[in-house]
Amino acid sequence: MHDGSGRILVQQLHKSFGPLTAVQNLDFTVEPGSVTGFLGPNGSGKTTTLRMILGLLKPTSGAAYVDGVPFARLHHPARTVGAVLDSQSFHPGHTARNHLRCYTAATGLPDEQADRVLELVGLSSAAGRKTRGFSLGMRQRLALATALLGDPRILILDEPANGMDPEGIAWLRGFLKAYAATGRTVLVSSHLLREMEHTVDHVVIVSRGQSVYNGSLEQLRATQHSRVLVRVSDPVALTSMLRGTGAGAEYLHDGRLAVTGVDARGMADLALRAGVAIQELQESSGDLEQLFFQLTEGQFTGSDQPFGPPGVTNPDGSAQQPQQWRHRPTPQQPPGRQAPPPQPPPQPPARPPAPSPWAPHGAEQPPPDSPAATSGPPGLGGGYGSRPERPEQHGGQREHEQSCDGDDTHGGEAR
Ligand SMILES: Nc1ncnc2c1ncn2[C@@H]1O[C@H](COP(=O)(O)OP(=O)(O)OP(=O)(O)O)[C@@H](O)[C@H]1O
Repeated sequence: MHDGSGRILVQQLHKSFGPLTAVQNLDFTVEPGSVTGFLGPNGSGKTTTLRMILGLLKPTSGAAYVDGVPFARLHHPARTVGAVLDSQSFHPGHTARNHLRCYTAATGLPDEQADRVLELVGLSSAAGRKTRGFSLGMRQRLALATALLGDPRILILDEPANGMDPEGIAWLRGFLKAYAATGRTVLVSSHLLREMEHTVDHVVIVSRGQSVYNGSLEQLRATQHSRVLVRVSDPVALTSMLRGTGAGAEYLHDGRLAVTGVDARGMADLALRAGVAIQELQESSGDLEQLFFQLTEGQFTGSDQPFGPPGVTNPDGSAQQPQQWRHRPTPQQPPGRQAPPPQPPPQPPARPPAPSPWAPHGAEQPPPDSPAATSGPPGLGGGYGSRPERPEQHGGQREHEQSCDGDDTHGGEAR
């Protein structure tokens, strides 16, 4: 039963491909009204998760719900979810407009909607150009336009900023924020936190298919601000004093101590009580990207701390594992970073969607989705449909795709 929430709910999702576990015990919720970043390094299971949410891949166990139901049970998937999983595969001989008209025809949307979404993504001037000449950034925009065709309540985008130049990324940031500000749901994946840090409000970070952080970006930042770097006359005396206070300390290679769980003033008090002189004290605002690397460290390297703080050592010069900033892979998330416990799909009373600046002209009473649309949202970029579970097939547009109104089958740019 649709709950009208616009929420995405992932519950204990697990996917194995033979011996390979791509996603395990994943729990998170994507709420409407904000942009949620789904972040993790290459191969961490992001696309696999998105495909399971979109009903393109059957979970080994667990479930995903969109608007209160599994994707396959959505009444109007094309109007509920717009998704981009592959932004690079378009029929090279189709113009942007015609690419979109294939989808409007398939989903029963008015043709004019093609031009409307091209305008939304800033591609109006390229509407009549064949996609073979499109840059990476233009392809990303066209894929997004495809996802927007049904004026969906929920947007799911896999690496939408890939290939975009800084101006394009800035535009995308504003676009996604504005979209979410209308009360819609936006889930966007990326392997770069830096790319997304000014776009997302909430983040789910995955490493090796497991969630290692689920919370607001603000909270994640706050953990960075709680570190005090201090150089003292007697580090051993200070660490003894710190024991039992709840603060954590690690030795840095330059002889300083990095202390968590205490601010600069508290640090000064503790040093005084320990009878040590402070030679240097600095509150570290940290680097969010560095924290991201630490949370997801080691996925593809044999090194013990490929992204960790450089050269953490004991005072005697021996190597030491960082105490506070190290992600320990466990089936669960680190303390304080837990996903909320799995909930059954919430069933609040259905409410009508808020009026939307994105609504297509004259589409206040949209016609029911065509049967073709029920196989999936229109907007998986280059191509979308209920595909059988097959490796390597992440949604490419078939080269022999039919032309929808023929404006791009003859003439125009040479192939
Ligand atoms: N259909 C498949 N058959 C076999 N293995 C697969 C399949 N799809 C994904 N995998 C494997 O599952 C793991 C997770 O892949 P996935 O594409 O979900 O990661 P990702 O986080 O999206 O990575 P990227 O950022 O590189 O796209 C990888 O090891 C990948 O090789």
